[in-house]
Amino acid sequence: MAPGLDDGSSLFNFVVRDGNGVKGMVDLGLSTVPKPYVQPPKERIDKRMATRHEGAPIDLSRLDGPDHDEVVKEIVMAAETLGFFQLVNHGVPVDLLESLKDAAHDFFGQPSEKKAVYRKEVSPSPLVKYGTSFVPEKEKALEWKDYISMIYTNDAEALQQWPKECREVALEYLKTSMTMVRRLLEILMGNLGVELDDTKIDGLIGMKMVNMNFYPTCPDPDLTVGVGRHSDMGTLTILLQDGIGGLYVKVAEEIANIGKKGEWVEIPPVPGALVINIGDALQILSNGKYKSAEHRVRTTSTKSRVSVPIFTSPRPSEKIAPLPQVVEKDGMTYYREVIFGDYMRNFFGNVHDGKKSLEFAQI
Ligand SMILES: O=C(O)CCC(=O)C(=O)O
Ligand SMILES: [Fe+2]
Repeated sequence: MAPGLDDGSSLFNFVVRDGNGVKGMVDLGLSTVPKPYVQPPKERIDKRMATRHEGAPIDLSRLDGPDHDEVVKEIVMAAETLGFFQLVNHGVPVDLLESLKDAAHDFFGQPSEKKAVYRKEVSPSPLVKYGTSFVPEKEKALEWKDYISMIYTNDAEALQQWPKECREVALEYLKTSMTMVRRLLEILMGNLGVELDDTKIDGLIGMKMVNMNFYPTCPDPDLTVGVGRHSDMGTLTILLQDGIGGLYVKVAEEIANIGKKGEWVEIPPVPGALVINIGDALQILSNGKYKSAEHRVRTTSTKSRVSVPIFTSPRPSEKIAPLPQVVEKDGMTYYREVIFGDYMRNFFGNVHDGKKSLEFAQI
């Protein structure tokens, strides 16, 4: 361990308070995992216990041909079971995906002082936040991850306030993804008997945020997690992962050809693909028909990994509840109405703990 960081509190100050991040710690030279990062055995990720999701990614361009209905079925089925699927021919240029991964490496490759200006306590913009782990002040064991979050309000503010190392590509990614997001929502909502118009779309994804995650190399991936078990809070998450791998999803109920209840399956990197997952808000709106997926990320000892999620969700002022069309069919409602801002506060105020976040809206 680097001199001066051998007790937990100076390490915490160095990584979290001073904004050096996990990357700053790893750059000092580590041969073992510092104690604050050692996960309890039940949270560690045993690679040998997981299977790989071998199914072919869904080809979104087939929506425009004779296979339209088949593709719709595949998307609905994935949303109802694993809550995760991969898309190719999604309309986001593949060279943009490459530039995004480069931009993530560029941003995190900067000296700590350059990144630390975006720590939430000092950030020059309310839209931008750099941090590490999820809720470090409350976590028993920290997550091996640094991140930058960029909230979208409009193009001009994004181009002014997001960090210059990544603002252009991140904005282009967000904008070129939206046609795909709209089509996915049309399919998923259409299947529930809900026709979408602009107002309804805005209610579902009025808030958008692009994150860049950086997972530095770890001396012992068996002891740590990149991200602990959690579901995403919003409607749909669009995720770009690089070629390293390590993203795992939990099978909630047995799914033929995918896995048994309780098993973890790896979502393998597919060149040019985007990963889509269902968030809590969509599970609530669909009265539980679509499943927000419990997922987590393993660390790696070979090369640092980056991922770039777009989180879409209702706006904080939005009230969300199971849609009347679904409740009528189901004959009952499994979730209460919540103000999404309250849901968010509860989500960000607690450590990652699987799908516990949904209990906030459970009846
Ligand atoms: O890095 C990944 O593959 C997933 C990250 C994730 O789950 C998140 O940022 O919510
Ligand atoms: Fe996630």
